[in-house]
Amino acid sequence: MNSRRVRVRVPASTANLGPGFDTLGMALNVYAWIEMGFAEETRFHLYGDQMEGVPKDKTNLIYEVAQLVFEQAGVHYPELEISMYSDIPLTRGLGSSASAIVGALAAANALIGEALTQQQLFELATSLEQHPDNVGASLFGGIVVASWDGERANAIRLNPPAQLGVLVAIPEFKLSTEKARLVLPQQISMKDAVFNVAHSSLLAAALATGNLDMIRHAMKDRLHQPYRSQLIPGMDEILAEATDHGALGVALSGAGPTLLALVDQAGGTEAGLERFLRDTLRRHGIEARILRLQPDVDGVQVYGSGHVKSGVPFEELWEGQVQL
Ligand SMILES: Nc1ncnc2c1ncn2[C@@H]1O[C@H](COP(=O)(O)OP(=O)(O)OP(=O)(O)O)[C@@H](O)[C@H]1O
Ligand SMILES: N[C@@H](CCO)C(=O)O
Repeated sequence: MNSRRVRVRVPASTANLGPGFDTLGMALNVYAWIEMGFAEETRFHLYGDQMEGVPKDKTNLIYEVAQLVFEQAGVHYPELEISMYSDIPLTRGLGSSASAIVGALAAANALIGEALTQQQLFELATSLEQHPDNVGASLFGGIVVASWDGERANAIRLNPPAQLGVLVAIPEFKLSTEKARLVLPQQISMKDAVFNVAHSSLLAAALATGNLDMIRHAMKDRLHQPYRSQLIPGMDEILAEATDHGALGVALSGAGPTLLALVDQAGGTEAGLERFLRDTLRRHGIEARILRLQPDVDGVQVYGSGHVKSGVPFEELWEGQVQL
């Protein structure tokens, strides 16, 4: 039997950066790791708190996505051994499903000698996730400006401005994308459409040129945040006031419930902003974990195709972790 085995590291992501609904994404330095190899019988090894409730049979997203890659490449490998450890919280708006999809695509493609191109992987990932911003960010890293017309996915990757930092407030409750999409209207006014086109373009230009002062004016949305705020107590207050507490801009991360603030790392505002985010959510009865993050610039990384590259401490990742 073919004993090939690969390992990938894939970043979390934030989608809908402000007005860029289904369009602007950014990779974040929180990661999931997947190891995949051919096997005689399919087996899963899932480690860590974030994998709780994830299936350990052939209905697992990672397995299903790998099979799609093999199908598209015209090869047949129905049995796989898959290990996964993740620090990306599930169903919180930090792109856990996109990272699972991108990690599985990259691992399966590496196992079969990179049969599919990056563009093919991006389109496959987008068709599965149905929007390109999370998957584009996890695949390419950095900031991604992306579009999807149901057939072709396009993306341009931007290097994040060097001083750009990120604070996320991750509420203790889960909110699935499915549920958060149900509160969105079927139609919007021309006025709101123009508002978002203008602000999204402005934000992309501000990020591309490193104009941090423009972010507070650009990071405004009328397509999804006003409708989703009913699902997240304290969100309206945070969106209205975070810039008074040192944020460059603030938004709902993906479909929520995580709230994301952009910061200038040279500005020394993070401690005050962290307090503001925690206290505001607490006043609304929500406990939240606050993380100080940075954009990831690497995107998905593949380690060891054919043989396992030394120096990547995969075993250490799940050593001491409870296997679910
Ligand atoms: N490693 C994984 N293996 C299998 N399924 C996963 C894995 N990671 C995520 N999922 C699936 O994705 C679901 C979460 O997707 P969902 O789109 O609701 O939230 P999210 O991706 O964390 O946030 P957002 O898309 O708003 O950024 C989980 O409930 C689970 O079904
Ligand atoms: N753009 C998506 C991101 C979540 O997957 C949404 O907001 O519904």
